[in-house]
Amino acid sequence: MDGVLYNYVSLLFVLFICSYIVKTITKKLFSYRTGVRVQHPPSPPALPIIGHLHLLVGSSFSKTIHSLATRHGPVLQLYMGASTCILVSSADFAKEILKTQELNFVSRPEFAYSNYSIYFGSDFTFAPYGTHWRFLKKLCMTRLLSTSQLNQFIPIREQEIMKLLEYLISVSREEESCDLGTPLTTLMNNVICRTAMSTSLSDNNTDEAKKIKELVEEMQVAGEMLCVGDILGPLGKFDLLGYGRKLKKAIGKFDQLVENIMKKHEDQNETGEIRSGQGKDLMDVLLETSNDPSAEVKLTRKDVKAFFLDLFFAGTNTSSVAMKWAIAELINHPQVYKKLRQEIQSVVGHSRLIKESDVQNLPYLQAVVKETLRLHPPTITTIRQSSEDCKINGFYLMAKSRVIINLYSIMRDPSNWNNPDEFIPERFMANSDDLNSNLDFMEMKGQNFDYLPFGSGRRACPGASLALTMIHATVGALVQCFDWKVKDGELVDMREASGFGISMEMANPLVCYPVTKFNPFKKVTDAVDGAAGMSTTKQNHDCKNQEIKSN
Ligand code: HEM
Repeated sequence: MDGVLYNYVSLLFVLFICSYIVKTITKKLFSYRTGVRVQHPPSPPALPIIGHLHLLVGSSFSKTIHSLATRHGPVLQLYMGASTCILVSSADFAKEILKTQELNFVSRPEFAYSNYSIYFGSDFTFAPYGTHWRFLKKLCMTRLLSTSQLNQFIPIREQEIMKLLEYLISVSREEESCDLGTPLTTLMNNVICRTAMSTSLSDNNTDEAKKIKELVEEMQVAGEMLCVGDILGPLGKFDLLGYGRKLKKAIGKFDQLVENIMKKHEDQNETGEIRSGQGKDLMDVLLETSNDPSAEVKLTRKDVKAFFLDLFFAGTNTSSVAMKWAIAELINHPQVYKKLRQEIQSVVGHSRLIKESDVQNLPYLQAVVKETLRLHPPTITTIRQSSEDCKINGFYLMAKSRVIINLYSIMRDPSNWNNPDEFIPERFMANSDDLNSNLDFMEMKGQNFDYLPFGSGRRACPGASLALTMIHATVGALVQCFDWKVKDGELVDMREASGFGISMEMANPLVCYPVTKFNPFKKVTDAVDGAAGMSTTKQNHDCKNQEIKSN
């Protein structure tokens, strides 16, 4: 048995070396055949076979690519086993790719992931730039995630934020701590589940949303591992670690679950039964579109389900992670916290909870959110693929080159940002002397290439408005309603998690103690209860000096 295994591993190793050699020779031949000396992007010294893989192993992916960019420059060609990519880390190069040559870079590459997805060919995020993607994008911008559709869901978002506050007030009453990441992920999961298909984690009749959350988490882990497995080139197809099988199984279960929800919607629409909740959800809009004989593209059931999977993948963790980083920074910067609380109180008063419509009058809250997304972009990189041979700023790129745009480094570039590693929301206030003050909302969506938390151009994030609405309202409410303490008076550990996850997670859970300062469930007269009536002994014992000073 051992002998068989040995032969099998040896065969894989030989195949791996062969694919590496073939790749290197092809590249050399190409330069020779074209007869012109082409200038490829520079490349740090590489090791045989593994290329630059050893340089990518570090404390966190963001820090590793940031250090590569700082040491070796804004454009780099990296070899990772059988896979090659171009790492772009400056606003100039990003502009060239995302704007000047946008049409050449408007598609994304295919990963080994797609071999195991029943939704291959139906999904949105990795769809090539073509009729299917264009149709879904238009649908997103005009109906699914449009301002009018989002306005229709204000009550859902308000209810979900109230549920979060209710939970935190009960934690505060018990003088307990909580890992804030968990209720924030539940909040975003509920908002997206209810908006998309009228189901939520706290719906007593169903645990659909809970199952969706678990399945999406499973798929995320398996999907990330399969993307990393691309370094094995053709060997990735052997699914040696079994992540392909895991992914397939989880997608199968997700498909069944969403199919059932879809059938329920169809039955209700047929009988005219009114669902509890507000108006049409995204599933209704998609079913309507798929039944529309005059629609430009005939959406299949598979297309609809694949679209929902993309929403959960792209929308849930990204936003909740951003809220978590914002609160962590605020805990570590009590002066910023105090100033933000004062702004909210002066605009909103002391008798009601902050609303989404207040945000336009809260420039400091907007600055805190912008600064959080700059310093801790939930999506560290975005990936594109060239469709034709091209030159970017003098460097030659072959068709099908994978380009990783290093959003993290671009937003920490010292030539564009003063003290780039520090949390300074004031840089986004009017009259700041920072190089990027006065960034307006449109610029947040990719018109300023120094600041790209949501990417840029046709392929930019279609969920940016929903994400920003939720982050502002939630962070605002958490600051208005609570003081936050951390165990033993320490600062929050701001290290980033290791791994290649879709969202840039914190290395450790954000465990903190909420102390109620404003209770929106109480009558106006006694709503501002501070920590009054609450024994401070336990919190003082555990949290020592880290109290956020409020007025
Ligand atoms: C703070 C939260 C979020 C951040 C930082 C973020 C960031 C991004 C980035 C950087 C991209 C790639 C853009 C590019 O290639 O130029 C992207 C794509 C995408 N995002 Fe978001 N996102 C967030 C929330 C959301 C939400 C709430 C949704 C949906 C409800 C969403 C749906 C998508 C989709 C579907 C894509 C793929 C678009 C395409 O390929 O055409 N995102 N996002």
